Amino acid sequence: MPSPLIEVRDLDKRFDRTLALHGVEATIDRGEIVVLLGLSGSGKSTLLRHLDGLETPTSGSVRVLGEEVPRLRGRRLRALRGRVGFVFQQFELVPSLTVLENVLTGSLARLRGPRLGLWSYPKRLKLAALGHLDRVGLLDRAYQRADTLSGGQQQRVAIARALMQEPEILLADEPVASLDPESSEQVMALIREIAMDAGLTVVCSLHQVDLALAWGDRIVGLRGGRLVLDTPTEGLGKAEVMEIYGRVATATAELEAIETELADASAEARPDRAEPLAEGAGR
Ligand SMILES: Nc1ncnc2c1ncn2[C@@H]1O[C@H](COP(=O)(O)OP(=O)(O)OP(=O)(O)O)[C@@H](O)[C@H]1O
Repeated sequence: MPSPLIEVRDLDKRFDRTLALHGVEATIDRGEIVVLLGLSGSGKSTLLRHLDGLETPTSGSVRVLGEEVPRLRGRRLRALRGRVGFVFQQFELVPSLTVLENVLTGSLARLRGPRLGLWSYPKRLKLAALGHLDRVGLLDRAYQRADTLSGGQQQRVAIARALMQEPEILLADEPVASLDPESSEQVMALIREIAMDAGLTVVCSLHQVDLALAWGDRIVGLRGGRLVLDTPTEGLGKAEVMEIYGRVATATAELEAIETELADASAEARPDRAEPLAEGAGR
């Protein structure tokens, strides 16, 4: 049996006094479209960032494409990142550059030295970039400045930029959080179409249950840094997700309350070794 593309085992991440992820376990196979569903502060971004080596676990294991990510440094880390595209909520385009140049920056990891201006990229990459722009429906905008596009169009440019890497995995961190409902649907539809065509594996964080059900194969639910739901979307209804999510979340809240009580009791008994737990607290 082929090993999973992504394997997270007993992952904990602590930022000072905040336990952002706790005991997270997830296995994702090639070609799956997984939605990380959770409220603000539930740990979605932190989990995604571990998959690309942007965060280091406090404990636990993160294997992506056969590599133990936290152990990678330098060239090997860059090589892994070259195989993993990342799309962000705020698009992260260079506003003053043309759409085409923004897309071309997706190939920088594979080129030596800095590039300035369209002329500095090889013709084959320019053709590839135009092809990706065509794929996301923006070929006619190639020579326009990025900041003249709408939010939905900018996110499509960001997707085309990620495709320049020819990634095997696409990570998307709340890619539609800044978009209106219609653009959100378009962007999610595009991500799904591209993933299906190219056999891409997608891990996409969202907080809207409707979008998760419509565009994901599977929902992984996070709450307070814990995994509280992991289920295929097929045959699932919104009410059912809310019911499962709510029920597990309530059970988790009870467990957390007991743990906090125990921690407080042990802190009182041994004040010198007390270490309060501030799960889900602000940054
Ligand atoms: N660099 C950091 N330093 C300190 N705390 C952090 C840091 N990054 C995240 N956190 C905390 O970890 C918890 C999880 O944050 P995270 O951004 O992963 O949640 P999220 O589900 O992606 O939220 P959102 O949807 O608002 O982006 C939050 O309590 C957050 O404040």
